[in-house]
Amino acid sequence: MAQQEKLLTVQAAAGQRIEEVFRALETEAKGLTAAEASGRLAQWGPNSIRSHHANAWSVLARQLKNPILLLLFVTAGVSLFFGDVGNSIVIGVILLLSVGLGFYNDYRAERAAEDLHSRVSHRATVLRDGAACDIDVVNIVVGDVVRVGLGAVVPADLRLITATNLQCDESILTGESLPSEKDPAAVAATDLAEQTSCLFMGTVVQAGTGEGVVIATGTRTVFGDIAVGLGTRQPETDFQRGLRRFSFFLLQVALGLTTLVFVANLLLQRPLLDSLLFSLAIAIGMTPQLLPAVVSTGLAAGSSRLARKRVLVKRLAAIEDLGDMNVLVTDKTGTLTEGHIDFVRAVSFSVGTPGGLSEAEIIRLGMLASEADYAHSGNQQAGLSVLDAALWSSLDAQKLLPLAATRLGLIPFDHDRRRTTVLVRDSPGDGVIISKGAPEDVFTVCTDLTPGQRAAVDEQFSFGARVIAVATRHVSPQTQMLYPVDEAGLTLQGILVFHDPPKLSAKKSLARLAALGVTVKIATGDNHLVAEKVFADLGLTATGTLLGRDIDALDDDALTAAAEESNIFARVSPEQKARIIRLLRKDGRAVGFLGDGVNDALALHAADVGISVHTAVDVAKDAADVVLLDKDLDVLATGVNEGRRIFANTMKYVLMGTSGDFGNMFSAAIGSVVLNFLPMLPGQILLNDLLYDSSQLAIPGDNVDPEQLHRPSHWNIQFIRRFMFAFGPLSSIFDFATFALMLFVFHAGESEFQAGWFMESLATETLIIFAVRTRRVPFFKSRPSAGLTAAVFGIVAIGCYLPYSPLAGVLGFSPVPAPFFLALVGMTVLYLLIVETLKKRFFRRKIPVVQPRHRGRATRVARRASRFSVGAPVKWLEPTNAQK
Ligand SMILES: Nc1ncnc2c1ncn2[C@@H]1O[C@H](COP(=O)(O)OP(=O)(O)OP(=O)(O)O)[C@@H](O)[C@H]1O
Ligand SMILES: [Mg+2]
Repeated sequence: MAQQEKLLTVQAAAGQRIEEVFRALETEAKGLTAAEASGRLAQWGPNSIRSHHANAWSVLARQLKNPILLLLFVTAGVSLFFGDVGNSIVIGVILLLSVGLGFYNDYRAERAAEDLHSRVSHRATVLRDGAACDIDVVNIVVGDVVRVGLGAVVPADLRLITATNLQCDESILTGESLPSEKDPAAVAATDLAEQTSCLFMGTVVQAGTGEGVVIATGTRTVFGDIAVGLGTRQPETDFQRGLRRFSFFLLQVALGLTTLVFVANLLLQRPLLDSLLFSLAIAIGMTPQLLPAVVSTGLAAGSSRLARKRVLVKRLAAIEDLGDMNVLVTDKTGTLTEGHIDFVRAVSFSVGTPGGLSEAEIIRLGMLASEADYAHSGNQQAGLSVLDAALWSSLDAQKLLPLAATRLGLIPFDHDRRRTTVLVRDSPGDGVIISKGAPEDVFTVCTDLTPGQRAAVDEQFSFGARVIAVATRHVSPQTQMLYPVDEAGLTLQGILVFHDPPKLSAKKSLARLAALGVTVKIATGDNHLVAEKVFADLGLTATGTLLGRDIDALDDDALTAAAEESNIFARVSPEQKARIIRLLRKDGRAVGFLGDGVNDALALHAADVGISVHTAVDVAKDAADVVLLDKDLDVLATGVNEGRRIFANTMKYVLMGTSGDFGNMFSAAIGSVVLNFLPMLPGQILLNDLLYDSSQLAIPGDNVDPEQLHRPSHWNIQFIRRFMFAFGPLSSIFDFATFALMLFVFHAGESEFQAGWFMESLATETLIIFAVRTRRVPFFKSRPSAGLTAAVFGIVAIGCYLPYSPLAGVLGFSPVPAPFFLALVGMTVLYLLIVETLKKRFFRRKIPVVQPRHRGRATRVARRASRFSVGAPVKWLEPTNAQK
């Protein structure tokens, strides 16, 4: 996207009065018209900083970026004119096929990522034609008026018009973890952190609400600039980085070796071009071409498998994060409980005393202390919170309708105060303040609480009930307004008891997660006794409870220690949930958070992998990386499983490549020096490599042994290096034995030798997958997938057929006689048996401890940036007045 001139810099906008900003942007407080907005979108382009368009040309360019490959192409071209025409054509054709194979694989993965992205949309509320509507964030234009609330990601750079208690977490831009207070008043400041009258794209609303006018979109925003600076491709995951370093290591070894081979061949006075072709072919054979794409191919296959299991991932890398997860913090309602909340009964603390309230009167007070429309039945009211909806739709409540009362003032529920307070005129000449909410939080505004009342509440909690306290205070009939200071001196009148039974089906899923090595913790806004009861009902042991009111007093170190130990966090506010998650992520733990409420959005952003559900509120779904179509821990366990499966399969690819393939190329190099002919022709080496690569395409679909899924998957380079040094040399020893057998026992000629070794090396390097894919006894104790079995045996069959095929002549093979062939089969079987024995010993040694994960700033920026992504070419203009 062309860097267009900014209409207004953030700094200028921050310092101007809002009217001046409107004038400069040619907009007004009620936003743009739909027509004007689409005009601006066409002119300025979408609000995006990424493109998830799969570009075939760039994928192709990536295949050709390998310098050895290019050198080989050139050498083959030269040899076409000066050397062996047939040979160079064979080389050229096989090289093209290899490139095609790599391209096919890579492009398919990119297409899968594109599909994934185009199914996900992130939305924001803007004013169009004067009305609030939800649009895709990429369609936001300069001059739009945007509304934001708790947990929302700011969708563009904004100059505030109004703000209520607004705070933003700007750590993604400034690194500052404390939220910054926002206010529409103009400020002259050069420093971003001080430009309090502006909100920045990519930051997260930590508290309050606000409305602002868009001053910059896409790459013209502060965040866009940073994100583009960090590169537009997804940053590598730890695993990919590990793979890349490892490939680079192999490449260095290959280059060193090929140079030696080349020099040695020249010293042996072999023809220059032939030696060069041979050395380059060896280098190609040693470097794992499919490696860069193998992770994305695996992830792409995984994402569609997960979609079938009703798990949607928004970014491919999120699957890997799922597999990494070793701590899951979850909310309670709907995950560990059924999520159907029923009103059970009311308890009056004054019943029976003179002038005391009846249970029905407690229910009535509870109904009054809400945002509901008093005249209507509960079933006809949209937007009631679950608890209010349960109360209003209960039979007891229906009898009391309609409520003849007028609400004069309201302090709505929020997750920090955890209560709703109203000022009501109930009968003429009477005024009453009613507070309704979490008992602990209602108690703080009450006087004259008795120990009996507290005990009654705790008793209900310990049954696992949801309890809401109701308190009142009469005020003079003249009182017309309600202020927060009025929430004091109330009298506790009674409690409302609700029931939400534990979800017994969660037991099985919890056991599954435990088997996967995932520790489950609960973070709830509810009381700790309730959480403990649910835990006990589901057969979990509480290892410690941490209460919201104690958390703020703890410093980070103390809280980290407490959070590690406890598995119940009760009465926690949204910020506290997020803080706990952030602290738990230290020490390399990968923390997942599952939640579906507005109060969960901050924690979803803070987690390594935010998980939400299809039915969640928009901000929660928007904040999540993974969306479950059913709120069910079982599908989540499936997701974790899938993430680890992909890792395990990628590992097989690496182990296969480091054992047989590398060893074979090493032997070929040595062979060329000690033999008086080439052990394989360059074209044959490339063909061998192509067949080998093709056999690996089936690995992502392979079965994985359960024990490989028991713990989070981590890249461990030492392990691979050790594996390579154990199995690589073994392969070479066998190759040399095969050489000796063919030369001294069978007195093979050049092309016979080449055909023989071609078959043997292909068989050993591909069949070894059956040994390295499992720690168990292959086939008997661990069955490979049908696809892999077919692919590997198919490739071996093709390899054995080639010397007898019409192509044999072109490829420089001549058929080997039967006894010779049998000896090769024998050698192969013996080799595999020894690998199997060595494997047992290898795996008996303890595998080194996992390395701590590392997710740097680039990863966080990319994750945030992925929501501002378009699939080019840009072809849509939103249907505009999609009124909410
Ligand atoms: N509409 C309401 N009016 C008054 N109090 C409420 C209302 N809704 C919730 N509460 C109180 O606030 C507490 C916290 O609610 P909140 O929705 O934050 O819990 P949560 O963290 O989402 O819980 P869970 O983990 O069960 O999903 C509730 O336990 C209840 O006591
Ligand atoms: Mg909730």
